[in-house]
Amino acid sequence: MFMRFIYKRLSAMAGPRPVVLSGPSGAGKSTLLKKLMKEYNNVFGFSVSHTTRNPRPGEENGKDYHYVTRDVMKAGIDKGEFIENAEFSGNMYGTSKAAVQDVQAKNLICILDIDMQGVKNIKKTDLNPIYISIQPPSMEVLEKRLRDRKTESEESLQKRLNAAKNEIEFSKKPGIFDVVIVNDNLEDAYDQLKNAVLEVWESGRVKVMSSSANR
Ligand SMILES: Nc1nc2c(ncn2[C@@H]2O[C@H](COP(=O)(O)OP(=O)(O)O)[C@@H](O)[C@H]2O)c(=O)[nH]1
Ligand SMILES: Nc1ncnc2c1ncn2[C@@H]1O[C@H](COP(=O)(O)OP(=O)(O)O)[C@@H](O)[C@H]1O
Repeated sequence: MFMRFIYKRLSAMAGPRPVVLSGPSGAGKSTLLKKLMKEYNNVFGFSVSHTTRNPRPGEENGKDYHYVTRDVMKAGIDKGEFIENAEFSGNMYGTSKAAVQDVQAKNLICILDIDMQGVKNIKKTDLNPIYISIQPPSMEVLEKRLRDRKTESEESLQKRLNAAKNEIEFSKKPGIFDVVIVNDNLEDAYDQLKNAVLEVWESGRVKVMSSSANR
């Protein structure tokens, strides 16, 4: 327990903490993330997850996800290559150790987009990120956005809406998320996200400066 605490302190001092974004499918995580990565591409890096779902039009293998078969994904999990993995809406998703290491090796702040099972599992690791929840203004708005996105079959849409109810409840539990952002107006939500993550960046920079000043 004590060693774990020390390790967490040391990893926190080594640089800014990673950022976890979570929330219902359709809440706007990818939209917000893409805006952030465009504006701050030299600061943040996206942890590219593995998934067994099919790519959507416009998605790129290795950029949005690593698209793999169930057999390949299971083999990777068995070999201990994943920090966490989960089943969501009939598909497997997971964060590989390499996905996070690739970002950290470039000295970028690693951003993970994961579901609530991922949040629960990451909390058991030493990654020590800040946790940000992106929430829709209402279930009605969420359903409309998911339908208008036109990426899901009716079956997949219903699965996502069902999962969304749990994701919304989960975000209300005390002590899970550091920041909860309701994505009603996109620009307002983006400002809130920027404030939260830039604070992480600033805290990392201040730590580096003060540690060299103490030398
Ligand atoms: N646990 C976990 N969840 C993930 C991972 N990658 C994506 N997800 C989550 O899987 C869910 C479905 O993602 P996706 O199929 O891209 O659909 P979308 O969220 O509707 O765009 C979302 O809640 C994501 O946050 C991962 O590596 N691990
Ligand atoms: N604030 C917003 N107002 C209106 N539409 C939005 C807003 N944020 C996101 N959207 C749209 O809602 C849909 C779902 O957003 P997306 O980023 O794909 O969600 P997620 O990654 O959480 O599944 C997309 O079509 C996106 O363009």
